[in-house]
Amino acid sequence: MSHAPAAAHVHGRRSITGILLTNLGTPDAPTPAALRRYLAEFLWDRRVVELPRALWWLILHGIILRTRPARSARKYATVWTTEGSPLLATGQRQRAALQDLLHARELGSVEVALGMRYGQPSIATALRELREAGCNRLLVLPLYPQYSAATTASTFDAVAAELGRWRWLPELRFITHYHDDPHWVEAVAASIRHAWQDAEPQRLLFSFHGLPERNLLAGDPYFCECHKSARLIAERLALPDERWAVAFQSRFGRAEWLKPYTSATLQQWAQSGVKSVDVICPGFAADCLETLEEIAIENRDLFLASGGETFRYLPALNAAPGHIAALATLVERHITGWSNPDTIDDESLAASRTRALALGASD
Ligand SMILES: C=CC1=C(C)c2cc3[nH]c(cc4nc(cc5[nH]c(cc1n2)c(C)c5CCC(=O)O)C(CCC(=O)O)=C4C)c(C)c3C=C
Ligand SMILES: [Fe+2]
Ligand SMILES: [Fe+2]
Repeated sequence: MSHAPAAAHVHGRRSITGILLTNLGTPDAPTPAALRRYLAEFLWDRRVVELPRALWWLILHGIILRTRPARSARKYATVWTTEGSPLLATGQRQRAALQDLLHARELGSVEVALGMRYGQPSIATALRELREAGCNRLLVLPLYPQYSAATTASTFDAVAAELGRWRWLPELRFITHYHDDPHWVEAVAASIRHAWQDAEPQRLLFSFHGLPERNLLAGDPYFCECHKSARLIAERLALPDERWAVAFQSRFGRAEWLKPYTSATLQQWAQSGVKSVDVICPGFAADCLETLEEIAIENRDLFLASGGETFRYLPALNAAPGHIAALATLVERHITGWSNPDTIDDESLAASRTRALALGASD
């Protein structure tokens, strides 16, 4: 009687892939004390402020941390929710939704954790969570569509600092950007189309978080990636060049930052007779202080006070299904085709260890 060859008996346990979603992080509470802790950690990162340490320490501790915590706390209070900081609450929803969708797509054992670069839950905490879950593969996905050293590379530093303490490293992949990923571009374009079912504004402003101009001159691709994202989104909407522009918000300190500034652009538009604008911030995967307060409150007030009549802030993609689907597709591309096998054969590894010890390896 003929029969098909038996499938080889597979030893060991299945590989488990950990997905580390990260974002910037947020204070624990909208209070001066919590802001002081958060800003002290954030602003001491040499990827964020590239000044000589001794000089910067004096400015940071002598001036900035004496005044900014109270002022920032008042701003955070205007956007704080019953679930806490919007950035963190949305991050938790994004984590859960991505976990569910990856499971539904049957990509094997996948665990998604959320780690924040500053504050809690930290990147170290999230990585340990994935280690506890038995992950032997790790994909890091910083939720920054456009690469910058201040954000993406800083996230890498934090991952490396934690993994630097581990004996047994997972196989590792790190997504550096997705500013031109077609699924992500379409998700942003679709959110604009959706808003425009009701009414189309005269102008659309793509507002991105700023960066010191000298970072661009030093070779940081962030500025170029922001412009490319905006152009690709405008192309999908078939939006003529006169109807959209790119600008940069959230300036910090006295140096020149990337231009044009969002506030100056909106003011100029209003003064030149533009009555209605929509502002979208495609660099922010989740709404946060910089969108909900700076854009949707401060810049709205500025535009209306300068003669504008209709101002709409189009929300970040947050945990919207189109966003999660785009992220899942991005993740899927990265977690198929690992170089280590699909099963971890602890039994076989232990047998080799026993044999080596018997031969006197530890004498
Ligand atoms: C001091 C320099 C700063 C650089 C450089 C910078 C780059 C940068 N930031 C983001 C994204 C976010 N920044 C957020 C808040 C925030 N950013 C800075 C300073 C710099 N950012 C400060 C001091 C703060 C805190 C608020 C304040 O006191 O003004 C946030 C929001 C966090 C939240 O809790 O809601 C995000 C997100 C990017 C993408 C970026 C470079 C490209
Ligand atoms: Fe076996
Ligand atoms: Fe920032």
